[in-house]
Amino acid sequence: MLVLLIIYNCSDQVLSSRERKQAKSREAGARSARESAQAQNKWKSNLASMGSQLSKTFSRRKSTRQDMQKDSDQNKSGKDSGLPLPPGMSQAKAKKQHNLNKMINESEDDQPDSQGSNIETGDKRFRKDKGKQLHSRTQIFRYAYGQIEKEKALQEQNKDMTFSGVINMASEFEIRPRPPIEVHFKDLTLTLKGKNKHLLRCVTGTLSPGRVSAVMGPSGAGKTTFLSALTGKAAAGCTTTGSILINGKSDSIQSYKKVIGYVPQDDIVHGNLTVEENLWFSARCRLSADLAKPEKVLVVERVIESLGLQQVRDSLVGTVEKRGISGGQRKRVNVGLEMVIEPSLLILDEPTSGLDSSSSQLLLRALRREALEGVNICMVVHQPSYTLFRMFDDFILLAKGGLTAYHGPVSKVEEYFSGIGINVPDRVNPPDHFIDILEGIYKLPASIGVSYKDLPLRWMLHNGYAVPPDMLTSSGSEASSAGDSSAHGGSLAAVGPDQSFAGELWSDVRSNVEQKKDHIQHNLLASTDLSNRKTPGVLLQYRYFLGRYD
Ligand SMILES: Nc1ncnc2c1ncn2[C@@H]1O[C@H](COP(=O)(O)OP(=O)(O)OP(=O)(O)O)[C@@H](O)[C@H]1O
Repeated sequence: MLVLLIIYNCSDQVLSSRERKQAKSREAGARSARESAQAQNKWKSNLASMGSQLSKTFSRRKSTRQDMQKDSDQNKSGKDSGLPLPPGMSQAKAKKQHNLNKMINESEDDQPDSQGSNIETGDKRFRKDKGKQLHSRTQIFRYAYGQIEKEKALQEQNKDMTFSGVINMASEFEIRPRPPIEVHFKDLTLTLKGKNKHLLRCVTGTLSPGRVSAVMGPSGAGKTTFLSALTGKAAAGCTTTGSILINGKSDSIQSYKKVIGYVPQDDIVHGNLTVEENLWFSARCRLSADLAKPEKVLVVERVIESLGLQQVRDSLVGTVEKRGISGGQRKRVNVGLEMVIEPSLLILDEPTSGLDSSSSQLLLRALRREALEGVNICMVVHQPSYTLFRMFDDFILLAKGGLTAYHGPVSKVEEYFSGIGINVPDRVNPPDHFIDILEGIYKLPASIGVSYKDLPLRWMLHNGYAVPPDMLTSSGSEASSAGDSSAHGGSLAAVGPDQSFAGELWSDVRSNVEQKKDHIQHNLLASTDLSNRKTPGVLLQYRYFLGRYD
C-alpha cells in the first residue's frame, strides 16, 4: 500500500520532468533550425549580391579577374595580408577586392554545417535512411523545424502557386504529396427507411483533390447528412441510391477510411490530455506504422505550428469540471487530430462555428495549406464572412429537402444566380443572400418568374441532370413541398397529416428497428482496405492509450 502511494505521488513528478526535458530538446532543436535557416538565407543573399558584384567587376577587366582569383586563393589559405599588390591594381581597388574575398569566406563559413545540411528538407541521405541517423530528441526537433522553416520560405516564395505547381515543387524537394482522392457522386439520394423520407435528393457533383469546398444551406437542409454520406457513415437506417466513385472507381469509400479525416460537430478531444498529447495519440495510432519517428515529429509540429497552438501545446484541453484551453483553441485541436493523420480526404462539420473572424481565417489558412499538398477538403460552414467565403474554391449550396441549388466554383456563383435574375444587393454577403432566399426570408420579386422553391430544379435543368418525374410534374409545387415539409423534418414524402396515431407509431418502430439492424451490419461488415497504409495494430494502439507519449 505504501509503495503504491509512493508510486502514485512520484508519477506526476516523473512525468513533468520528462515533459520539461522534452520541451528543452524542442526549444534547442527549434532554435538551432531557425539559426540554420537564417544563416542559409544570409548565405544565399550574400552569394547573390556577390554574384552581381563579381560579374560587374569581371566584365570590367579580364586581367583583373585573374588577379582576383589569385588573391582569393591566397585569401582562403590565410595569406591575404602584407603581399605585394598585383601589377596594375591600385591600393583602393585592392582593398575593395580584399573585402569582397573576406565576404566570400565569411559566407562560406556561415553556410550550415554538414550535420545541419544533412537533416535539411529533401536531403536524400536522410530520406533513404528514414531517420536512422537522428538519435537525440534535439536532432529530431532540429530536423522538423528545419523542414518547417524551409516550407514556410517556399510558401512565401510561391504564394500564388497552383496545386499542380505545388506537386511539381513537392517532388523537387521530396515533400510527400498525399495520394489523391477524388470523390464523384451522382444522383446521391438518402431515404429514411420505414418513413420514405428523403434526407438527400439527387445530389450530383465532384470533390477534387487540392480544393477546399464549402457546404452551406438553411438549417436542416441536410448538410451533415451529406458529409456523412460522403464518408460512408449514413447507411444506418437509410436507403442510399445513386453512386459514389472514388478516383473513377466504384470502390467503397470505407476502403479508404485510414486516409479520411472526419471532424464532427461535437468534440473528439480527450479533456484530460494536453494539446500535444492529444495530437500525438492520434498521430501514433493512425499514421503509417513504418513512418520514422522524425517524420512523425515533423507532422505533429507542422500541425501545431499551422494551427497556432504553440502557446497551449502543454496545456490540458480540459473537461466540464476542469477548465482548460479556450473554446476556439479546442476547436482547432479537434481539427488538428484529423490533420495529423495526413488524410487525403478531410471532411469537417462546422469547424469555424463559435470562432471569431481571425481564428476562422487562421484555421482556413491551415486547411488551404493542406489542400496545397493535394488534400481534398470539404466542410460545412455557417455564415462565413466575405473574406472567408472567398478563401474557398468550391461552393455547394443545399436547399431544404437535401436538394442542390448550386455546386461549382465560388468565383462563378454570382454569375450563375444573376443568370436567373437573382442579383446580390450591394454590401450583402453572397452566401447569406442565397441562404435567405432558400429559407424564404428574402422574397424574390415576381418579375423574375422564379420561386425559391424552383431553384433546385433550375440547377438540375441548367446542368442537364435527370429530374425525377415528381419534381417535373409541376415545377414549383413538388420542389416546394420539399422546402415546406423539410421545415418540419426535411421530407418530400413525409408522413401525411391524415395518418393515424397507430400508423405513425408503427412507422417509427419500423424505422428504429431498421436503423439498429443497419448499424450492426455496418459495424460487422469489413471492407477491403485500399488506402495503402498500415497503421499500428490494436495491441500497440492500446499501449499508446495506456502510456503517454515518449
Ligand atoms: N437518422 C435520422 N433520422 C431521422 N431524421 C434525420 C436523421 N438524420 C437526419 N435527419 C433529418 O434530416 C434533416 C437534415 O439533417 P442535417 O443534420 O443533415 O441538417 P443540417 O443541414 O446539417 O442542419 P444544421 O445546419 O441545423 O446542422 C433534418 O430535418 C433531420 O431531422
